[in-house]
Parts: sequence; structure tokens; C-alpha cells
Amino acid sequence: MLISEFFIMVNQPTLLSSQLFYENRVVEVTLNRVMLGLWKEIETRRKRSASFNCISKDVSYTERTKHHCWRCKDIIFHCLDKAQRQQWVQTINNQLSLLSIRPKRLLVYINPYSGKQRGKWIYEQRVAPLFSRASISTDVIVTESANHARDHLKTEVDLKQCDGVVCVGGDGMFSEVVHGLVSRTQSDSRVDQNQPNQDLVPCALRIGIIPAGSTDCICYSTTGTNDPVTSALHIIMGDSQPMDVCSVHHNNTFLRYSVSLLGYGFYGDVLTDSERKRWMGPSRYDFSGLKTFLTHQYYEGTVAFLPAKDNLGNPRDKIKCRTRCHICEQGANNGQLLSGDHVYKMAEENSDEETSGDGVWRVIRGKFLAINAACMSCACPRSPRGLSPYAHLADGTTDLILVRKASRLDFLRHLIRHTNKDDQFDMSFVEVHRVRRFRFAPKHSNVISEVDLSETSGKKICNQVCTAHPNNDTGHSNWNCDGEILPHADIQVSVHCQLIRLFARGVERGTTFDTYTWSVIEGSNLSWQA
Ligand SMILES: CCCCCCCCCCCCC/C=C/[C@@H](O)[C@H](COP(=O)(O)O)NC(=O)CCCCCCCCCCCCCCC
Ligand SMILES: Nc1ncnc2c1ncn2[C@@H]1O[C@H](COP(=O)(O)OP(=O)(O)O)[C@@H](O)[C@H]1O
Ligand SMILES: [Ca+2]
Repeated sequence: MLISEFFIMVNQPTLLSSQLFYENRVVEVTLNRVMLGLWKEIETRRKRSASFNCISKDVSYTERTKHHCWRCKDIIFHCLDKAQRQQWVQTINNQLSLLSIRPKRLLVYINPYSGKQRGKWIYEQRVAPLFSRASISTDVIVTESANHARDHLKTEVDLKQCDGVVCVGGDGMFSEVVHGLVSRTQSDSRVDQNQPNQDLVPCALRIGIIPAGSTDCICYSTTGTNDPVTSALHIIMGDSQPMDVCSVHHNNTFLRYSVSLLGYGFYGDVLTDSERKRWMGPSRYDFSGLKTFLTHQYYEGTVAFLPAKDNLGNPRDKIKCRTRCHICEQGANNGQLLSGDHVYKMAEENSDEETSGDGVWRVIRGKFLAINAACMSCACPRSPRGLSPYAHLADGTTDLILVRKASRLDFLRHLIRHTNKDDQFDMSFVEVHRVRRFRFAPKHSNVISEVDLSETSGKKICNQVCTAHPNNDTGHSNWNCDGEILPHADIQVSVHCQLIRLFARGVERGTTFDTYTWSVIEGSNLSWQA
């Protein structure tokens, strides 16, 4: 018998209690009602013994490299006789069948070219054996070209035949799966994605990420690590983490969705340059990053944004998004309130504020080294706290970071702060706002005057943009949208609160809950503590 997690809560009704043998000692083992586990019977040479394997978080969690990592651990008990073993096997089996949150059938897409091109190896060697031990059946597709996974999900798959979709690769591969699933869900529900203000229908299936990419920011920000085994165990356990998705439009035409970084200026230029250097693997970003830094290009334009409600905090409040985050809960509640009542703030007469049906827009013009929107922290191995360390995964907002023109040295100081504990926003040329929607128009935009004419705020903002700087000709940058280059610089962005769900549970607080430990208590009793 093999159990891969044994999670026992105190004060729960006891289902089964027996004296078993553990490492040559007699121990009292109690099975409580709340027991999460995966298991299957295994052949054992000793007919009168049973073995339990436990999934627990790695007890060596104090080592920094092991932080937030989960590992498979084994505990072996020996039973007195076959009947006792069968009773345990059956009781646990019954309990497991009640855990409907755990996926039984998964659709897996592997990008064989992600990162260091080890996606297939990582899946086959480290993940597939765990799925099979958990009795999860899989349908595995190794992609043959870009957008293979997206188009397959959009048109071909019978989504009712699986309990979740797994992508093996980087942020780009995750983005493909998100596009496939979100678009499919909208077309099945006859929702038009081209309307920027359209409420979208949430996706029913959860998505799992087995990290094998170059940045792995989405996996890292939702689990606290980029470890494939940890991700596999989150999938097996049936964890669920809601996540915001930004829709990006140009001229009332849908362009793309984004879940992590939307970056114009610095990150757009890094990506544009790095695409030509894919052969370098993940280090292309460092190379292009250095090159872009030395180029030190700034861009002129106008940003207009709709601030988030005050109860969602602000990007510098030091409240981190953690498992079962209260801010994200508030965000979801706000969303429900707002759909019934779009006006939450009275218009104020101010030349830099525009009113629309759902609040007060603020308009900022300037010369920017970078304009970044982080819908989540964007923590990744390169920047363990991320682009916006206090951004939330599922609050319905994105943190809009405006980095104005500054000296090379100051910009370098700002960049370096992404890699240490210093506050990257505490600099005179950087400002950050928590927003629900925003627009950007580069200077000299011809197109923006046509943007969303149905909306009062849109019209006023566009007029301002088009008349403010009639004769400048600074070049445009590109938007980096989760690692894809957007074809337009003029964009409108709306955050859709909790549009998708991941097989993850967010980053957990501290270390006490991180570890499931067990101990043999004096008198040969065995108990577990969470
Ligand atoms: C001086 C060191 C400065 C380090 C600054 C690091 C900031 C890193 C923030 C990263 C945010 C990542 C957001 C995620 C984006 C991904 O969706 C997206 C796609 O990922 P995929 O290829 O895996 O599919 N990835 C990206 O767009 C890559 C962005 C990575 C940017 C790295 C920039 C490195 C900058 C180095 C500057 C060096 C200056 C040195 C001067 C002496
Ligand atoms: N079989 C394939 N051949 C070429 N490109 C692919 C294939 N499968 C997926 N892609 C594309 O590769 C790009 C990068 O994928 P990703 O998994 O994010 O790797 P990385 O993190 O190294 O950038 C994505 O834009 C994705 O659409
Ligand atoms: Ca968010």
C-alpha cells in the first residue's frame, strides 16, 4: 500500500485506528476524516506487511534552495495480518475517491524547445512517474510548432474529457494554453472578445505549469519556486489558485491576454532584441538586457489609468499576496459589487482626471524609460521579489510602474534593486499605481484618436494626446506581453478578476505550514502535525 500524503488534522472524527509496526516499533496509527492522499496498492514480498509512502514538503525547507519545494517522502508501516492491511487500504481508498478536487485525466502539452530544451526529459523523468503513481491518466502532446497548443485547445479538444490542462515549458507556453482556453470558453459562450469592456466568462478547467522555460515567472510567482516536482505535486493534490488575466486591445480589436508582465520601453526592447538570439537559450535575456541598458532609450507618450479601489491596498503597502490572500478575496467581492453598480467615485473637476461610467481616470504624460504593468509580482529566479513585490495574483488589479527618464546610473540602481531587498519604487523618477484599466498612446499616435469613441473618457484622453505634442518624432518601442511582442503601441488594457485557475495554492507564509512532519510520541504513539 502506498500513500503519498498523509495529512491528519486533530479534532477530526477517527475512521480507523490500529497498532501497526513502524521501524521495529509498535505504534498507534490513527486515520482521521480529513486525510488527503494518493495511493495504490503495491506488490510486497512480505505478505503481512503494508507500506505507506507520504508526500510531505521537504523537511530541509530551511535551506534556501529548498524553499517552497515539495518532495515525495515514504513512511512504511507493517500490518499484523492481511485483513488489517486490506481494511486500511480500503478505508483510505474510499476517502480518496471522495476527493473530487483531484484531477483524474489531464491533457499535457510539452514545448520541446523551451528554455534549455529539456521539457520532454523533465516531463518523462520527473513528472510522468508521479502522475502514474497517482493514477492520473494523461494525453500527452509534444508541440510541433508555435501556437499548436493554443489552436488545439481552441478548436479540437473535447474539454469535457479532461479535468485540467498541463503545460510543460515557459511563460510563453503557459500563455498559449491561456489563450486557447480563454478564447474557447468565450466562443462556447458566444462572448465577443473584441469588446474591451466585455465581462469574460471564467474558464472551468484548471491549468498546471511544469516549469521548463527561460523565465518561469508565472510558476515561480504562484508556487514560490520553479521546481517541476513541486508543480507536479500541486497538480496531483488538486490545488486551486485563481488568477487575474489582462485583456489587451487596440482600436476595439482584441490583441492578446497577459497574466504577468506588460512592458513598454526597457522590457519591450529587451524582448525584441532577444527574439533574434533564441539560440542562446535563457541567457539571451541577460545579453539583450545589457545591450538595451547601454542603449538607454526613452519614449514619450501618455498613460491614462483607472485606479483600483482603496480597499485593495497599494503597490507599496508591504502586504504580500500569500495563500488564501484577503486582498484577493476583497478584489473578487469588489468585482461582484462593481458589475451591479459601476459608479464608485464621484467625478472631480481636474484637467488631469477624466470621468467615465466606472470611476475617475488619471492621465500622465512624459518621457519614460519603461512602462510596466505587473498583474502579479512577476517574481522569478532573476528577481525573487519580482517587478512589483506586493502585487496580487487574483485581486482584479495590475500594478502600473512608470519609470521616467533618468540617468543611466539611476536606472541601473533601480534595476539592481529588483535583485535585492531595497525598494525599487523609492526613487524620484519612479511612480507606481494600482489600477483596474489603463491605456497608452505613444506620442504621435495617429490611431489613438479612433480608440474607443463610444467612451467619453477615451475621447477626451485621445484629444489630449493628439494635441499635446504635435511635432515630436521619438521612435516607438514595442510592448512585451508575457514574452510576446505586440504589433501596436497604442493599447487599452483591462484586468479580468480571477478569469482562470491554476493547480497551485499561491506562495505559502512562513515555514510552519510549509512542512508536514510526523513524530513518534512517547508510549509508541504516532501522530502527525501540520
Ligand atoms: C542589474 C541586474 C538587473 C536585473 C533586473 C531583473 C528584473 C527582472 C524582472 C523580470 C520580470 C519578468 C517578467 C516575466 C516575463 C516573461 O513573461 C517573459 C517571457 O518569458 P519566457 O521566455 O520564459 O516565456 N520574459 C521576459 O520578457 C524576459 C524579461 C527578462 C528581463 C531580464 C532583464 C535583465 C536585465 C539585465 C540588465 C543588465 C544591466 C547590467 C548593467 C551593468
Ligand atoms: N514546437 C514548437 N516549436 C517552436 N515554437 C514553439 C513550439 N511550441 C511552442 N512554441 C513557442 O515557443 C515560444 C517560447 O516558449 P516557452 O515555452 O515560453 O519557452 P521560453 O521560456 O524558453 O521562451 C512560445 O511563444 C511558444 O508559442
Ligand atoms: Ca492582480
